Formats: sequence, C-alpha cells, structure tokens
Amino acid sequence: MPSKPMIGYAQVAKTFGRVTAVDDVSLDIAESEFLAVVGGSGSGKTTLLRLTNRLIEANSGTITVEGEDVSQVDPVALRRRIGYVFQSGGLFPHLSVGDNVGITPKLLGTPADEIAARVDELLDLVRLDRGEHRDRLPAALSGGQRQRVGVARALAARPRIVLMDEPFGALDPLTRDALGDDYRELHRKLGLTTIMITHDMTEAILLADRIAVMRAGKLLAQGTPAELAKSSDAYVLELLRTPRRQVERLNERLPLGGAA
Ligand SMILES: Nc1ncnc2c1ncn2[C@@H]1O[C@H](COP(=O)(O)OP(=O)(O)OP(=O)(O)O)[C@@H](O)[C@H]1O
Repeated sequence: MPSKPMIGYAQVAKTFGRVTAVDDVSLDIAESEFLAVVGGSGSGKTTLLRLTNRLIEANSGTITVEGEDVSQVDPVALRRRIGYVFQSGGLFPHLSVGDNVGITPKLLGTPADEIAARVDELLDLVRLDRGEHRDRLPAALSGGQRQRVGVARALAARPRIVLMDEPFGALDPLTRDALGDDYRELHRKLGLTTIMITHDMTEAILLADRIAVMRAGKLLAQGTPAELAKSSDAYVLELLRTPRRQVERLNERLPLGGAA
C-alpha cells in the first residue's frame, strides 16, 4: 500500500438515531485498486459509500480522498470528482440518455458541442450504440442498458474514483456477467480506483482485487480472496463457502464439455 492511499477511512463511524450504521471502520484503498464491499442487508455498505462523497456526514473519524480530508472539501466539488453508480441506474426519467450522460459536463459549463462529442465517446466506451440510444428515454431501455448509461454518466467528468452501489444486482446473470467484465476492463483502461458494493461473493471474487467484508457496521475482514480464506472469522468463511459450494454443485450437474 503506498503511503498516500487514494481513499482512506480512519476510525469512521456513522449513527442514525440508535442505529450504528458504520462502526469504527479503518480501511485504505490504493490508486487503481478495485475493492468490493460485501456484506448482508443493513451491514453499512451503502452508508460507507455515501460518507465517501459526503452524501451523508460521518459522526467521527476521518475520510480522505486523494490525500484530502473530505470534511474540508466542498461537497459539490467532491461529488464531481467521484463517479457514482446507483443500484437502479438512478437516471433522470424525463431526460434522454444523452442528456443523462451529459448532465455533469453541462453543470460544469462545458460547451454544447464538447458535451455532444463526450456523450458519443462515453456511449462507445460502455458499448451502447449512439444512434440507437442517444435520444431514448430511460424507460425505453433494458435494465442492463440503463446500467451502462449509469456507468457512462458516472465517467462523464473523467473522475479518477468510481463508487458503485450494487450496480449489477438487478440484472439477469448473462447481462450481469457481461457488464461486470466490461466494467472491469474500463477500470483497468482508465486507471480508475473503484469501490463496488455487492451482495454476491462470487462477483466480488471475480471482479475485485481486494474484498472488504462488513457486518453490523464493522469491517470484519479485508484482503484478497486468498487472504480472506485464511480468516479466522466464521462469517467470512461462510461467505466464501457459498461460491465454492456452487462450483462443486455445478461441476456435478453440468458435465464438463457440455457448455464449455
Ligand atoms: N438515512 C437513514 N436513516 C436511518 N437509518 C438509516 C439510514 N440509512 C441507513 N440506515 C440504517 O443503517 C444501517 C445500515 O444501512 P446501509 O444502507 O448502509 O446497509 P447496506 O449494507 O447498504 O444494506 P443493503 O445491502 O440492504 O443495501 C441499517 O440498519 C439502516 O436501516
């Protein structure tokens, strides 16, 4: 880990009334790293992500982005530096695909012709046909296409950091697989630092460099899949057993060569 992480959490806590959503979390994410945050419902994953770009404010602890304490950075400027992909795409329903993708450059005062060129470039990047999709409304897209638009929008202001909240959770398995692979390639090509929340340990193992496991607001463990496998925590080991069991069952039921 380099001396200055791209994103750093130091003893971060967030409570909502009597609920401690994030409880004393310390974690560093290096530049160009892809971190998956895994954990059950209500374990604090979304809260941790939203603290990062100050959609909500921490009660205690320090969060740094590119070395800067986020509490000292203007939240609007901070959010423009960090791409955010929502679970359901989070697109504005009344805006076309092109206008959704171009909204941040527009807010930044980018001239219209530059925005149009950037939108086309981004649609190419996420492999959506420009001519076919640019003028459509989100309701006329499939779930996978909407998520591609969500990724394009998150990348519009050329952020170095992308936060993704269960981006592929609601998709069919083939679309999910394709989109995960495509995003992983974008992450590499653009040199991004990515934090992705997922419920799915298999997805985390396949896409991320490192996995953070949360439970009841606490960071239970973090590391590569191989490092996590050495954890002494029963919950972490149980999470890792699920993909293993699935592979074993698949190997039993799907004879090799049948669908290779
Ligand atoms: N704005 C809020 N007001 C009150 N409680 C909240 C708020 N946001 C989150 N919480 C509570 O904080 C805890 C953590 O929620 P969070 O959304 O971070 O979990 P999560 O791991 O992302 O869950 P999921 O996987 O279901 O999205 C939960 O108990 C939740 O009810």
